[in-house]
Amino acid sequence: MSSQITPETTPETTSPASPQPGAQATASAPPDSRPRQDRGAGSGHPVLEAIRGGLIASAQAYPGEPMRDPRTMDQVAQACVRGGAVAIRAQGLADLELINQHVEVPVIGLWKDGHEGVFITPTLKHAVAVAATGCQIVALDGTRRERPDGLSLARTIEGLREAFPQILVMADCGCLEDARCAQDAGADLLGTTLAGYTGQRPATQGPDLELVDQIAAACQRPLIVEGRVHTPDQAAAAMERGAWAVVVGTAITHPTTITSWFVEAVSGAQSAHRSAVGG
Ligand SMILES: CC(=O)N[C@H](C=O)[C@@H](O)[C@H](O)[C@H](O)COP(=O)(O)O
Repeated sequence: MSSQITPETTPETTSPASPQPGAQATASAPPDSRPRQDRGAGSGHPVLEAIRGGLIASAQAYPGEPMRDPRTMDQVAQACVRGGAVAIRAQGLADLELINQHVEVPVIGLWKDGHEGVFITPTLKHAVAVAATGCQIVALDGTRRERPDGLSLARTIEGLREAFPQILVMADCGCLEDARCAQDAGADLLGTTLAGYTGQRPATQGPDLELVDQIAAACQRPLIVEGRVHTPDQAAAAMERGAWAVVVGTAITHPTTITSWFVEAVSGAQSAHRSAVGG
């Protein structure tokens, strides 16, 4: 199976930041020698506990696609929650505002702006705008690349928490060193989202389980495995290797790509049959 990732530009206006009530995030347990699955246990953060061990559905449509409509993504998100998703990951302020009104589970919000370099919630301004839609978790580029506003990841996280003291931050990483640095910068969750998209790691068929092993062994923040998880077996493998939760996007919420997988299989099988019968 091949994945179809279409980076995008989302020309949306930012919303004013307004601090949310609640306690400061206390995301993780200190480093220790317990098995990875036990780390973070007892952190007591309700959002982290709510997503622990679960499947997170990522509902995103790309520019120009038929489903690129906040109402559609909202409906897809609600359908995923009915299926048992413990959280929704979604992008764009309009989508997030709707989804946050209609789902009871935590929402991981991001804002894709551009399609090259740092484009997942690339600046502090983007991060504050995403948080202002009501998301519990803001996902942002967690690589070591320079950010468009020149701020470090640590300063970005700090600035976001000044506006939203209770917000959790998911760092979308591309390799182990990204994850280590993101942890040091104060990220609450580490994601493998950008593995295979930054030149640091190969684009594996399926999730980058080698990277999962590396981060699980070296880092102490909850690890979210994301990127090219296309089958339930792959999602289970990620959990068995120490993931806190698994994000699935394309294989659940992108019918164009899913259809293409089946089309390819059917067409290949038809060719094989024809060859076998000499047709
Ligand atoms: C690299 C990038 O831009 N990833 C984006 C991050 O939000 C989305 O386009 C992906 O769909 C998401 O990561 C889930 O991954 P997959 O669709 O492979 O299950």
